[in-house]
Amino acid sequence: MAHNSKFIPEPRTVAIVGCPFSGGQPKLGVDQGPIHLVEAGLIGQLEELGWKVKFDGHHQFEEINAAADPPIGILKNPRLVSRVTEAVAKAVGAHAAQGELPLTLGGDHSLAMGTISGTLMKYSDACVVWIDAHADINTVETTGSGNIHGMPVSFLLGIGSKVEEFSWVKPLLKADRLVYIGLRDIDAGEKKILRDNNIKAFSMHEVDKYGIGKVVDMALDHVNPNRDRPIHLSFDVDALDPTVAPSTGTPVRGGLTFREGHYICEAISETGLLVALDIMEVNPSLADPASVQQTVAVGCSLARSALGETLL
Ligand SMILES: NC(=[NH2+])NCCC[C@H](N)C(=O)O
Ligand SMILES: [Mn+2]
Ligand SMILES: [Mn+2]
Repeated sequence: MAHNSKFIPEPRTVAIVGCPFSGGQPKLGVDQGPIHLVEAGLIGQLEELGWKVKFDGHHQFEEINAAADPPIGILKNPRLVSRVTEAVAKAVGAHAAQGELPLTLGGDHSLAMGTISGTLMKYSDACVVWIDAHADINTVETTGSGNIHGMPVSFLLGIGSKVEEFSWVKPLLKADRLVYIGLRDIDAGEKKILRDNNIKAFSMHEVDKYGIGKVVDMALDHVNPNRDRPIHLSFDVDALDPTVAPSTGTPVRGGLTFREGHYICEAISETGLLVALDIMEVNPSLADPASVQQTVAVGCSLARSALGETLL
């Protein structure tokens, strides 16, 4: 393996947390993302890189019963999303506690409420690098869609009015420990939240202006100036241009190239500080079979780059 890992002890173990879950948004099929990623050979690919891979099947969220789950305000499936993400927080937290690196496969991005909560249980000083076309920082007050995959960051930061159902989410993430790369579709209410909370974000405008190398340096300088804090990387594949990752629920043109996306993962791997990784929003039921295969392959290769695959 190419890089030293400062927080993950030998033998370096990655724990796959497969999350077939779509309740944070309305499009069916995103729950099949993790199954496709594993079937594409992800586990063997990570073993090839020298990781010990733990995977004992995808989580079975069907056991989580939220049959009566009427909207709270306009939030859709609130009880289901709350219970599933709480279970994910426990699973990710338990892997992290054992010194393993949890790789969570989505599923929609509401899951990050769980994954980041889990990371912060073990590493209270962790920072979050969020790669996305969207900021996913709507609050109860600002969400227009009621889709909770557009809201997890506000819950983690503790901004917006509280929803009793989500009281398990502790606002442990500080605004200066969060940085975005790839943004290009931000709701008006979200823009105000980013400004009011001084949240650092590198949109596609900054990627164009400075180039991805400089953007990643600046992003890490902001959240991790001494390069000593654990990093949680949450990667929504819709950060990539739709020509690169077409099979996703909310594609937005003008996104990261294949190389820009992989460069981010490679640069974070080089720091040796990665402690958790999310690959989110792969939806194999959207687009034609070739596009699905392409998107799933990109999801796997992003994970490999973040876990140490190098070009040379
Ligand atoms: N994880 C995602 N793909 N999020 C898309 C969010 C879109 C929009 N901002 C919303 O709140 O509904
Ligand atoms: Mn997105
Ligand atoms: Mn997202």
